[in-house]
Amino acid sequence: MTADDAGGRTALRLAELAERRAVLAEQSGPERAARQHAKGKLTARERIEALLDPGSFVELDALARHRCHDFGMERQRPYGDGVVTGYGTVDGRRVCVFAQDFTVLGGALGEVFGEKIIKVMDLALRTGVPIIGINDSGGARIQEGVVSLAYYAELVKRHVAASGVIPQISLITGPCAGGAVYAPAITDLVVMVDEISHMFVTGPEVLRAVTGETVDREQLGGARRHNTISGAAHYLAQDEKDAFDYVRLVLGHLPSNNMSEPPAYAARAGLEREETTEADRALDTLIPDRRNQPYDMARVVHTVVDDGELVEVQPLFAPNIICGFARVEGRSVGVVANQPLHAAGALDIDASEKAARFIRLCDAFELPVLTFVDVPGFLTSMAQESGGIIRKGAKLIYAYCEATVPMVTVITRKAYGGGYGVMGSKHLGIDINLAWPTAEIAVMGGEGAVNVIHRREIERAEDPEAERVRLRTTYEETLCTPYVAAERGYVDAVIMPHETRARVASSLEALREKRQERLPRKHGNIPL
Ligand SMILES: CCCC(=O)SCCNC(=O)CCNC(=O)[C@H](O)C(C)(C)COP(=O)(O)OP(=O)(O)OC[C@H]1O[C@@H](n2cnc3c(N)ncnc32)[C@H](O)[C@@H]1OP(=O)(O)O
Repeated sequence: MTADDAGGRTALRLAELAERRAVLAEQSGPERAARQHAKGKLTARERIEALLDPGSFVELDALARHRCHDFGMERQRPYGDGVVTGYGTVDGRRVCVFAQDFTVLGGALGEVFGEKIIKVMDLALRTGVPIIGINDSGGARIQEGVVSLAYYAELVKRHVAASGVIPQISLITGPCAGGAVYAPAITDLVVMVDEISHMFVTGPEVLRAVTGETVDREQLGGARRHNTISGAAHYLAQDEKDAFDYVRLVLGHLPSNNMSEPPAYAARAGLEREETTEADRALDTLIPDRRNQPYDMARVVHTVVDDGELVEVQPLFAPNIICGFARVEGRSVGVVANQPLHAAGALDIDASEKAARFIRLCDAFELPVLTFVDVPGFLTSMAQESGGIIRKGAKLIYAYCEATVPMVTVITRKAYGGGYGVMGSKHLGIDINLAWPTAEIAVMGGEGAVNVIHRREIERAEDPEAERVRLRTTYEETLCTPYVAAERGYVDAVIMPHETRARVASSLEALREKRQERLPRKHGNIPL
């Protein structure tokens, strides 16, 4: 063989790679991309481009192809096998990503497709970076049978192994049906896009055949339903761009893994901690004189956190509790707050589960938990009792008790009964508990209390109504205050509302080096 021969061969080999790359670039074709665009959807590659920093994406396994020879599949072996995987950066921080490509074999998962996702997930886990999965798929690749099913199981096993080690975020940007729904369901956050995302265990046709119920895809498993009713999703994006913006915001609050820290920023320039702003001062008049009059707890949250910015998680689900990421003097925290504007801020099944899962997310990734309390107690109803408020409410208690991150609680108004104990009380292990002078920390409100403890006196009184009012006033003045709890150290300080921002910031600063170890065990047994 001559040197020229060798050179020719090299040139041919380079040309072959260029040709394979050209086939890869063409195979989805403008026609298939147009079909995707017509549905209001981007293609897998467009999605990755839109999500990651420009030019940062490095693709892996672009030339992988399936090995299936059944049902004519040997004549159809597209490069990449219907999923684009690789790594890149978001705001300069490394992430791994996979995007199912509906334009190739319907984005259906077969052996090679599964291998590619597992490989990039393993890379994310080994290198300690978040994994972002973009789901748009017909589900298990029918032609590959049980092998496809096996890879779904392999996938969920990876998601469980990665849970609490690296952030895992799922975007649903098309269909996600059958057992395929459980992979995103295990991840930390699920983002769905209005009118183009669907998740269901069985589709409308199967449902109709089995139960006779007639519903469409949107009603059964649309983005709005999962964001408002089922709680399977954490954010309802208006379009794909909105979904990517949300993912970037959330990632900005999370560390790359459970051993690192989230990005920290300088405290807001031009605002001294001890300075009292107009917004701080407005908190002094926020609590209405009438006990049962609602007010917007979001105003408290926005006043305390940097720039009033809260990235809410599940804003449309269980709105009686607010959960979200924010920063206090440049450092990320998780905020949990009763919202008196909805169901008087009472705890119900959905609110308990929403907050419990969020607190566990914060604890896993070392984000301090900042709780604002105005809770009249657990919601009373037959539906709640038989729906499992005991078991599901217990999740919230468990989450607070289990958490070892810095925790600060502020009671603004009611902290009644079981709600007091559950909502970040001192007794669960919260580090610093603050209360406003308007706090009412008691077993129950005056109206209910006098009916229980003074029923007979009221019945015997000459003027029962006047007696009821007298006894209620005495009860409220004696027990519906923060001072009984303060005397016992159940709250560390009673503060003026306008002092809240400064006290929260100094509390979190004091707790920054908190270290709390638990006794070794395999794992606890949270009431799931
Ligand atoms: C543990 C996991 C278990 C599971 O995943 S069980 C669920 C199995 N999957 C399903 O039952 C869904 C089957 N697919 C569908 O119902 C529909 O394709 C779907 C997802 C609603 C989308 O409908 P359309 O938007 O109208 O698109 P389409 O039907 O024309 O499909 C586009 C191309 O994708 C193909 N495709 C979709 N789902 C597939 C699958 N599971 N296995 C293999 N190929 C699949 C479909 O044949 C079509 O191919 P082509 O473009 O005509 O060559």
